[in-house]
Amino acid sequence: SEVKDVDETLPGKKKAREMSIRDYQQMDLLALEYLGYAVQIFEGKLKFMKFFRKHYLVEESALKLDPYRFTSDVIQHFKIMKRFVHDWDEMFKVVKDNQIPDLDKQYEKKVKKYDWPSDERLREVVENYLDFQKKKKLSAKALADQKFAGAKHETKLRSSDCHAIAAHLIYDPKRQSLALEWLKEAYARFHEKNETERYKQDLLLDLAFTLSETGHTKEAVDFAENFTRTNLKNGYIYVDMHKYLKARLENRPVQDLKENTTPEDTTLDLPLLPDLRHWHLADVCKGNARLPPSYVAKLKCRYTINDSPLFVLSPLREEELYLDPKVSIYRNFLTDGEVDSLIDSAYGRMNDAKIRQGPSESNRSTDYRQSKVFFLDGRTPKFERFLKRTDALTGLGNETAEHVQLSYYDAGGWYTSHYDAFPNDFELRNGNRIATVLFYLNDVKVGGETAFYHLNVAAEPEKGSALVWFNLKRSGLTNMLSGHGACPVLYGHKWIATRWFHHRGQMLKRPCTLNKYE
Ligand SMILES: O=C(O)CCC(=O)C(=O)O
Ligand SMILES: [Fe+2]
Repeated sequence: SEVKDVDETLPGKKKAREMSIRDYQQMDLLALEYLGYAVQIFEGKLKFMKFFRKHYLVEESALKLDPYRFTSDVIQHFKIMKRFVHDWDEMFKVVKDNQIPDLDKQYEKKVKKYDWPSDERLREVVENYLDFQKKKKLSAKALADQKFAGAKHETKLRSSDCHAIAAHLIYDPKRQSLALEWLKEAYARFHEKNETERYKQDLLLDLAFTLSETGHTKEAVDFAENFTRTNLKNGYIYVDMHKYLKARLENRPVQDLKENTTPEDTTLDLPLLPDLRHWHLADVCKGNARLPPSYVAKLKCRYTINDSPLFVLSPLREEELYLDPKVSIYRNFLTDGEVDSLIDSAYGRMNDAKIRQGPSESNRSTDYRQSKVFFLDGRTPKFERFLKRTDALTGLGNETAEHVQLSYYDAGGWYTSHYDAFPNDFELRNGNRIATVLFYLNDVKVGGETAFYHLNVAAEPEKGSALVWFNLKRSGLTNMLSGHGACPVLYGHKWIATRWFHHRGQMLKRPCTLNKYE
């Protein structure tokens, strides 16, 4: 349909990524299935190896009791020759061949349609997780042990899980003590028998480094010393580390360590800088950027009938979030019944959109990812009251308004910084998107705010509320301060409905001006 085509030209409407958490879950299940078969195959091999070893050990120990038998017995002679010509050969093949090509091929075929997540994707999710930790004021231990109110999942974090979180923080000077908290959690789980040796060395290295960076130099040196002594295999790394830490402790320049180390040993990979395009949006989401109290003091909360007979009996409760551009939230605008029927009418159809792709289509090409969207043709009696009230809310004419769009976000879902107004408005028959009405259809447990990154305003989702703002100035030009995005959902899900009003036909409702600054 026309609306959908236009929608795809909207900057930022292209989803930041196309794989959803459900795809990853599917990939995880496939990998687990693969592992299950691999375990069966390797167990078969192991059984053969154990049998082989035991069988010939028994023979050899029998021969030990009777040393002359071997040299005098033609049967023994045959057995050992056969063993060399056939059995050992077979046994070595089994031990050395770790390939499972048939299974690999099957697995690769199934997993082909998915994208393997990047480091950058993990970084993003770790940031969400840490934001969740901060907002819920949880210790790393409580999170790692899944011991907090509302925790649903029984599995605790492994040592390397905690380490992976810390790894994102180690080189960030402002967050090294948080890194240390997570590294200590990783170390507390260090002796569990479910991590590789290689991993453990990385953990110890990071722990010593971070202890030193956070001023626990003495502890760090003890740590490195202790570790150097017990790990000769990869000791050279830790010897260097130890030297480095000692140099720091003694306030010596670290350079003199460089002479006797090879560069490979000491190179520490610096993480990529966060994506600059979204950094301020992220700050608003995290509550690091806020409106000054002097501005908040100017904002009002009022009951209003908005010049509409529809609201005479039940006035609207308007809370101003910003004055110019005007951003307001109206609490309890929708009834529970309206919310339910909006979600109900979208629910099945959103799933349809996914299935309709057909078996030959790659899942990747779908647009219904980060958040799933769907335009609702709401012209049914069921939505009449809802639509009328929505139109009256903005005071704008609805002739050129788009159908209501339903969006759904999983935990981790977000929407990149963008403008609702199109950049190429001359192509739009109905004019640009003058105003947006956004309904929150559920309470999001943590996160999921709509953040205006130029305004330092973040509207929190609350079931039944309507958020209203103008994207255009009176001149019809895009108000560059209307840029916004959806903060990641940190816990829970998020349902919203959006209605966009267009510029054409609003001459009487919102007189225009030739002054492009108005
Ligand atoms: O999900 C939100 O809070 C914002 C959604 C949005 O900006 C949009 O759909 O254009
Ligand atoms: Fe938007």
